[in-house]
Amino acid sequence: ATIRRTEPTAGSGDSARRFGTQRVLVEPDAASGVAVMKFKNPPVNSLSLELLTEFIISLEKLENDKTFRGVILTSDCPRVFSAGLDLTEMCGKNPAHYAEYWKAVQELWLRLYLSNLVLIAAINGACPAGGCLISLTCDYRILADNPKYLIGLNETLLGIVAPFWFKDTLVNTIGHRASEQALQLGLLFLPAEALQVGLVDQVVPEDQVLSTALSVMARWMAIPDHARQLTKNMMRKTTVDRLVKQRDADIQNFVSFISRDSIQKSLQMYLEKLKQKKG
Ligand SMILES: CCCCCC/C=C/CC(=O)SCCNC(=O)CCNC(=O)[C@H](O)C(C)(C)COP(=O)(O)OP(=O)(O)OC[C@H]1O[C@@H](n2cnc3c(N)ncnc32)[C@H](O)[C@@H]1OP(=O)(O)O
Repeated sequence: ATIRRTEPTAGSGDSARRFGTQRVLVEPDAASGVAVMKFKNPPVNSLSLELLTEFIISLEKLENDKTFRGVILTSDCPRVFSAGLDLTEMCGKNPAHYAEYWKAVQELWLRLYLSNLVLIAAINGACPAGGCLISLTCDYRILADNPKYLIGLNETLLGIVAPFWFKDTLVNTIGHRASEQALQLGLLFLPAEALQVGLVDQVVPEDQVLSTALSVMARWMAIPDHARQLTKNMMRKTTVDRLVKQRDADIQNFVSFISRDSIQKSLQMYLEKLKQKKG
């Protein structure tokens, strides 16, 4: 994926010169040091290998540019933040592909969870599974108050299991008992429920998600970077190290699990159900 610069928006000057890739739009505002990163992989921002790769490239570019201290993650697709991992990447492929794909999923989580940037999720659509995981890696989550925008780690509903580092991220956010129940039942929370359980930090009207994210960002960026970054690292490094210490074993575990006939059948049936839903 190549990083492309696009023309600045009208009357905005350099600080709004956008850049990004085909599936990840980046709207930087150098004046405030905040960039808005929008997933653009219609129709549902499924986390394909391409999107994961472009996401990592764009995030790295922002982290390496000291102009930027905060990034807001949001969706360019209507009604969906992200439908999670791309099921077609986990169905009917070969072990080598599954390994490559899972490595990219691990990489994105590792980069996001320990990012020095202030990361705020402006959740402007449905946020199941891998989409929920991305929002959980952020420092703060704002969800649009729309009953259609469910959020949660629903893997068991597909007959699969969230790996331990998905689980750890949820436990670090909503606690052990709430996570145990949510993961086993594959709960998808309504906005009010997600707020109540602590899965999101704020629920606001749909047209205020981005403006709320910008004002919360200002509050987080008022903290001296070094102190905030060391504190974030103190809070999260143990969780990250658990995966770092066993990345290859985790990949092998994923490949053997996802390759099982029974799992492949579950995923195929789930994909069929999604397609019939439209019928
Ligand atoms: C140790 C082992 C570890 C195993 C792995 C564990 C981790 C897994 C994490 C995951 O993320 S698994 C993916 C789980 N995702 C979901 O369950 C969400 C499924 N999608 C939906 O619920 C809905 O699509 C939506 C997000 C609520 C949006 O609904 P909407 O009605 O707006 O769109 P649809 O008509 O349902 O979908 C449009 C189109 O997109 C296809 N699609 C939807 N989700 C995915 C996906 N995750 N991957 C690939 N494709 C997806 C859907 O099939 C439709 O396709 P069509 O060709 O246009 O019919």
